[in-house]
Amino acid sequence: MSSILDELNEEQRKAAEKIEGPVLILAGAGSGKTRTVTYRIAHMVKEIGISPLNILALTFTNKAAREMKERAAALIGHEANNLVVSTFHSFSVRLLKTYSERIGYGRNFNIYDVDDQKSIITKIKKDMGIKDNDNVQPGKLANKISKLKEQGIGIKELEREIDMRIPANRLFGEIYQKYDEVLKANNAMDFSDLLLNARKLLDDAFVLERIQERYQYIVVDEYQDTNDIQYEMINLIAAKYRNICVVGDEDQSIYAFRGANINNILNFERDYKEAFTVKLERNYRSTKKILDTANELIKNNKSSKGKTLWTDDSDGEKIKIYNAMTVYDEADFIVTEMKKKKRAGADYKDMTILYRTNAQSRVLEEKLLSANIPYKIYGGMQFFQRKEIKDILAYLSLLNNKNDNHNFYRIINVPKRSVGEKTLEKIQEVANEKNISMLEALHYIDEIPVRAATKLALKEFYNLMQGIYSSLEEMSIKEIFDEILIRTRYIDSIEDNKEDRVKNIEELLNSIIELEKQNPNMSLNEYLDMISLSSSTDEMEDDENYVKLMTIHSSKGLEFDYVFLAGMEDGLFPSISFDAPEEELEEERRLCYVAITRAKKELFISYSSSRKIWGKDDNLRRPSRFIYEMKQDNLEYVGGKYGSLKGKSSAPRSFTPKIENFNPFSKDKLGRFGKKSGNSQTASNVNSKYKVGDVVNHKKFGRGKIKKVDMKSMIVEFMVGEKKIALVLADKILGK
Ligand SMILES: Nc1ncnc2c1ncn2[C@@H]1O[C@H](COP(=O)(O)OP(=O)(O)OP(=O)(O)O)[C@@H](O)[C@H]1O
Ligand SMILES: [Mg+2]
Repeated sequence: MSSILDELNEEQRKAAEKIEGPVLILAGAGSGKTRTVTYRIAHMVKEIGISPLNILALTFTNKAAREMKERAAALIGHEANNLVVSTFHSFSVRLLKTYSERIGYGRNFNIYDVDDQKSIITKIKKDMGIKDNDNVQPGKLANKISKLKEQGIGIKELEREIDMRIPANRLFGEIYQKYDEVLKANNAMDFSDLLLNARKLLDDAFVLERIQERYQYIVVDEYQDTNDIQYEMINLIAAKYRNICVVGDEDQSIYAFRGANINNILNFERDYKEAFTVKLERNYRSTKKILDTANELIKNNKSSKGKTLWTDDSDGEKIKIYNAMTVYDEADFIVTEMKKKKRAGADYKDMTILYRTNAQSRVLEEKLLSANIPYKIYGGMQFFQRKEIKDILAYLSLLNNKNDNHNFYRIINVPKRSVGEKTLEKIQEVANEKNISMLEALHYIDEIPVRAATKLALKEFYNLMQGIYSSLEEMSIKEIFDEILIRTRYIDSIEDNKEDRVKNIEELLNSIIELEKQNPNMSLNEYLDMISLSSSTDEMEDDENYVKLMTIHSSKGLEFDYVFLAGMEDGLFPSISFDAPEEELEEERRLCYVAITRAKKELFISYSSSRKIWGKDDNLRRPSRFIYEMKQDNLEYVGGKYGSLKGKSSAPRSFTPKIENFNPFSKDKLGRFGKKSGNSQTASNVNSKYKVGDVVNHKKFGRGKIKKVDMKSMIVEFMVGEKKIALVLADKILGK
């Protein structure tokens, strides 16, 4: 009899079939782990008859969750709607929406993002009279607080962790405490709170029992990246039925910096003595050369347990490596290769550019734009973080939760209502006195001594909010949106970047209309949760034909025919200093392993000899040590203007790294890639005649502006595009 599982290989099938009891699938990239668990779920529902309501599948990104659900739906149809396939954060919200009152939160709690965290901390600092200085930057503090929370270190535990006799620590403790109080008072949670509070719910026997009964079968993908709280959550829920299947690859653990604990997967067999373990060894994704390159690289990690991974696929092309002179040159290379692939019949949607940090996307974006290649960037300044979008969402959040003083602060003077600090203090006083929120305090505006004009504006604001609030149930989100926009005259109030901002607001409206079409009865609360939980890769539509740009971190679990890995330079990738501990280097190497193994057909690696680092030109950048660790036979160094160089001997020196002479760890090379680099100052002094920003006249290209100057050349932007001009020739062909 045919089965859903016929489309799995023997090993995969064994793992998918074993429904009862703990199962561990430990296997390398592209070996079909995610496919196996997806088919397993389909098999459970369709062929065993387990109710989808009893299944919980957890994964790392919204995109991965959605994909898994879609694939399951393709196999089992509408029953997939009853499956809970979600990220840890969405799952936590799901639990909290039902049970938050048991731990002292209202059900309509708002969710704060990093931006909210930062502005709350800024306000706390201001109230405490702390001046801005490096040690107490809001972003750093927010990060530190999140990290502590996710390690289960609350304010009470803090004293055990850090020495409170040190004034800076005491100060931090105080900020941490105030921060927590503000969130609690506002009935709000940050992202760490979501996990932490969901975890806390499970200490409640009443809740735990219900959750255990509901989710009798658990599947966790990317288990190697779970942190301790996530680990505890899973294990508490699984404790009763012990039907838990975890999937992962210790070589792809890339979130240690956010508290992921690789031991969670390594100790699974200790946690569950009866575990059934399956190893998958066949890779279905990549060519032999790509797979071989990845395998060779990861061998350098002492912590890697080593595993066999083979493929039946063809040898494939060599990995192309390009040494660019500048980041513009690097982007040119990528764009040119993409166009070549396109001409040869490939689609842009099958190409991706991966990089270590979001900042790298800007130059790439410029070049893609001018080359007319459709693209989309994931991450970075995300749509929902833009000021105008956050403003409107703040109105919505305040309507959802009257206690949210943070969002009240955000919008009380947006658009301007001439509300100053003094007025706010007075409102705060009334709120404190009557133990109500700031918004509710406006009800007593006549008792508050403020200027007539301000009073009028505040009344208008209060009436607007009250009006909507009283008919919240009847209004659609689009109607609320319209009401806010029209009554506040928000659009009129925008001063800078008006065109862009209005476009963004329009985009927000479009997305609301679209979402309401899909979920006709969506409440405001549900809408806000959805927005808060949507992450960078969320909007990714596979059928749209554009190139995708993203960090390696967000590419986890995904695959593309053509992968361009940009910025492979020491200091950028690995993005650590020369004396960083071995574990950090190993995590970077795992990240590189993830990047390489995203590629199905071809991999392009590029690095630039010069790049701006913290606003300074660094013209002595070295290729990443990871390139040297790859098997050189699999690599092909590509020359300038992108023709391949025949044999290494004919390659110009700069294009062919000399492995013998280069030891990235030797200290005498320090100046070339370590902390002491930055000889760029000399470069621009030597050529002080030409400076960035100067306008020059070229005999052929006409007037142009100098964009960059380095030791040997400069980049000038002309009407026809950018050109590189050697400094030795500059005097001959240019006039100022
Ligand atoms: N038995 C199989 N038959 C055909 N194709 C397969 C099989 N197993 C896996 N594949 C394909 O191989 C590719 C990689 O599979 P999948 O994404 O499940 O791997 P993975 O182990 O989860 O990878 P990663 O470690 O990157 O998350 C997918 O395109 C998948 O459809
Ligand atoms: Mg996977």
